[in-house]
Amino acid sequence: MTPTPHASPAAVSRTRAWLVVLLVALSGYGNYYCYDAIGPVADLLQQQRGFSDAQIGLLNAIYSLPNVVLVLVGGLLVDRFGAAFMTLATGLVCLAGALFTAFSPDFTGMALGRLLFGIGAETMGIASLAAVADYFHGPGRNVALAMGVTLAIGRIGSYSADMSPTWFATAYAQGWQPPLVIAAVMAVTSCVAALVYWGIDRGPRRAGLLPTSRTGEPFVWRDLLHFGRAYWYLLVLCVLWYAVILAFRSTFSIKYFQHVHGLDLAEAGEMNSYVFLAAVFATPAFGWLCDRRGRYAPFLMFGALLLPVALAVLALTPWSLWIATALIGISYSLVPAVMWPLASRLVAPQRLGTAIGLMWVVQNAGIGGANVVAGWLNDRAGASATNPAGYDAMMAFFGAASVGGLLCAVLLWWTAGRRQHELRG
Ligand SMILES: N[C@@H](Cc1c[nH]cn1)C(=O)NCC(=O)O
Repeated sequence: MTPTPHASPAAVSRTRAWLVVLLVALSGYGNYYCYDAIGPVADLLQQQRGFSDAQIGLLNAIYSLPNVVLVLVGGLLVDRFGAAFMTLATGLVCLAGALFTAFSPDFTGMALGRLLFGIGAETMGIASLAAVADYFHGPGRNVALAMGVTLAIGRIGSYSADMSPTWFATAYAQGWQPPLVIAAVMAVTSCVAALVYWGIDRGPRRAGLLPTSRTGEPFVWRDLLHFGRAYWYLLVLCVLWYAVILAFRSTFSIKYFQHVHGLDLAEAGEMNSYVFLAAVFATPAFGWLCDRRGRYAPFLMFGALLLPVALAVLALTPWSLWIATALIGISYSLVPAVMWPLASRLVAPQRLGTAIGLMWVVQNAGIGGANVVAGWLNDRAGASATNPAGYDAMMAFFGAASVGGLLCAVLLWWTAGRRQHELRG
């Protein structure tokens, strides 16, 4: 690892560092709220604007599509122009996207809005992690706790969007548009937080206390391949773990709980939401634990192990759904709490944006691919409430991918994550 000469976040006061976390997390709150704002208005969009299921699906799919390429560019820009500038710039792109989505007269305009929002939002996610790494890298700086808090406040944004029909019932009673205007207001909040962060970051950055960006250095494509072996294990784990957890939890789990385990829609949705709610509290707690013990890879390995175990419990045993839900909840909290701090330890600070960008390019492709493959397997086997065995192929596919992820976590631990590696760094 080659830290910037003179960069020493330890010289930045803890209060300022935690203020940065708070501001970055607030911008993440707005970002995740807007991301999840389509689900609650889906029914209203169908009733009032006549959108089909495919159109509703496209409003979310179009978020990921450009990021199969563009989030890498975003990561490079974060390294080049710095996390603070890029959080603000992407916040403004997200706001433009949210406004387009809320005020467009037709579907095409809304889809363009979601496209713009996706382009800004994923790069903002990278800028947020890079911002926290800037202020917390180095021994005893609690990087995992700080990243855990940032992710947790983002998860509250998603939870708030899910709860918005209850919290903003009057807006929902007026139709599809007011809830999307509220989402745009959340995007304004993101921009204000990003602006304040940009303002307070200028002092320590100019004083050389933070890693400097790489402005002026020419971009060399070959640089992309020059990460160590442990980074590549982390990348494959990231792709497989997020592909399984998001394709299962965000797309198919509710339907699976209904058809295979006999829950009604409300019960299935509630069961699924506990995973999410648990992550709000458990992600920072696990981050704190990792920082305190100074160990990351063993926790990552344990989190990666719980996913195939949970899937096996769901698919192969008659045990209570609570057991699998708790196991998925722990995995969903533990893996992100460790993965991003570990990434910040495995690569040089000035290349963190590029490193995460590359991970998220493949991750976006993996999430999209896993959704398509799982849907195809279910259709092919005729999975339904009357044919619950039709879900077996999907569960086997998710199980195999999650075992692949576990294998990468073991290799990562073996290569760079044992006691003598981690306590040294
Ligand atoms: N690239 C994002 C994808 C994501 C996951 N959940 C919502 N969006 C990512 O990996 N973010 C880190 C995270 O754990 O939220």
